[in-house]
Amino acid sequence: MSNIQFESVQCRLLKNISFSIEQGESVALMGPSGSGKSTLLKVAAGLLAYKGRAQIGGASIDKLPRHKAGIGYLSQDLHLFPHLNVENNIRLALLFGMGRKISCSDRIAQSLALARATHLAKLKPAELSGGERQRAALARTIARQPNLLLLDEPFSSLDAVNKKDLWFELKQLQTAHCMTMIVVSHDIEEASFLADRILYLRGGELTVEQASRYRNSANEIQSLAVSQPSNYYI
Ligand SMILES: Nc1ncnc2c1ncn2[C@@H]1O[C@H](COP(=O)(O)OP(=O)(O)OP(=O)(O)O)[C@@H](O)[C@H]1O
Repeated sequence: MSNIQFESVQCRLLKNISFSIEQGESVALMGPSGSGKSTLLKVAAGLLAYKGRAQIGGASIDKLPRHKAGIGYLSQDLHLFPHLNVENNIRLALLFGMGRKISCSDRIAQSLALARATHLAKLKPAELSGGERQRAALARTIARQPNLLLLDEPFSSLDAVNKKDLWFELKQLQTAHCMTMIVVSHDIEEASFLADRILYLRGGELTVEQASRYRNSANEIQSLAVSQPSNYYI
């Protein structure tokens, strides 16, 4: 996948939003409640009609179903099927995304491990806590190994310890697979940890852009994660 470009995007309150993201780059969207962060993510996920253009590597994706463009989206609502256990939620997503029967057991196991959710595999969503549901849904999203990962406040229900562990896992996954990522967050520490660049929205407009504190500093991130007590499970 090449760079991703949004040009003059208008949707609901969003006014002429333009920005581009390089392949493998991670961008955080921040801004006050109601500023349009989730709306912008839904536009990127192809869930809302919009004016303007979205392109990957110069080719329009405006009319392309986003799973065919290698885009994975995790909404705040999670959308886990209540009658399926976690493993089968992931299996279903893989079968739908790949459009054919694939051997998905390895992928399921790997994504569950990355999201620290292996022990949840046989449980149904109603049997999980809010944070466990987030981890299950994250596992389902990364199982499809998307090229562009869109995450809307993915760790909001997690306690500080589990949250920091998952930041580290996600950052490792994203850099190892050169995955492009847009993450909505209200937490400057999370945004700085996960993203190379932070875009601020206010009233549907992009107002400020700043380099993340840890941009291009994998070593610093690693030492930060290692120094956190979060690496020890409680
Ligand atoms: N389905 C909808 N139809 C019309 N307007 C909507 C709809 N969903 C959200 N909005 C409005 O769009 C605006 C932006 O909402 P959005 O969810 O993008 O904000 P946000 O920055 O993600 O907020 P938060 O940080 O609280 O999640 C809000 O004023 C909201 O009321």
